[in-house]
Amino acid sequence: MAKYSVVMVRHGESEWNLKNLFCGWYDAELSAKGNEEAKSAGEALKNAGYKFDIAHTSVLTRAQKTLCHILEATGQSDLPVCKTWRLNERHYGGLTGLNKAETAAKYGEDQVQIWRRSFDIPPPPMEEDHPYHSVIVKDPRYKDGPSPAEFPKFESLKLTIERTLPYWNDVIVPQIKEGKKILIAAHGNSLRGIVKYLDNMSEDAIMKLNLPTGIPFVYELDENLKPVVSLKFLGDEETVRKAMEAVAAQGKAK
Ligand SMILES: O=C(O)[C@@H](COP(=O)(O)O)OP(=O)(O)O
Repeated sequence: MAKYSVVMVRHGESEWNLKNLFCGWYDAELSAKGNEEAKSAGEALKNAGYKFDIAHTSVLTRAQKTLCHILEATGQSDLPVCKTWRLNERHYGGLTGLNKAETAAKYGEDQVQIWRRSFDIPPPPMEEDHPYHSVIVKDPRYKDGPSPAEFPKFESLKLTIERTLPYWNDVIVPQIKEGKKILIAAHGNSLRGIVKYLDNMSEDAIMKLNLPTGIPFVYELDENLKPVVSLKFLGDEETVRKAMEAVAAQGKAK
């Protein structure tokens, strides 16, 4: 029997998704299409009758703006919103800013697939001379964390899960157990980490999951927070399938 439900959504298409660039902790804006996707996500939630008590998002603009569009559509612009770097996208290290298709042409599609989807093989580190190093490391949004010692130079999915799950367990789970209706607007890989954990997916199974931009999905959980319903998208099956395939194809050489 489902006792709780949680809604999650990957942000709408960003400018860097549109250009097919590895983005990670770079603070890309939503594209025009991404803004529309976020508004449609809000409409879908409104039409399905969803109302929330608390929302959680990353410290990155693309996730926050997606959340704003959704809350506007559901008539909840004044909802309490918690922002944390722990829901940020995985840090793409030295790949940040590179084109995914060009990287596949240079290093091979198999290598790019390993960098994008392997569980514990991280991308190369972001060194201090990387063009986006200082804009990320010196960004005042990180003044409350992560500390210099824990500030990532790169993250595998495993490392992403290690910093996302404490937030899930220590902040979100107690709110769910209080009966709060939770919405999480985050990123492809921070959400893949939560999905892997909730569904106890193998490292192989999670490799194959590509989350589409701007399509909310629902988890219904029993009293022990075990999924009764997993990854139920608020979108028609064909649209969701095509959107997932398009994300997977971003790592192909042209
Ligand atoms: O960092 C990025 O490039 C994408 C995910 O990329 P892939 O792992 O799908 O290549 O993150 P998001 O757009 O969800 O913030």
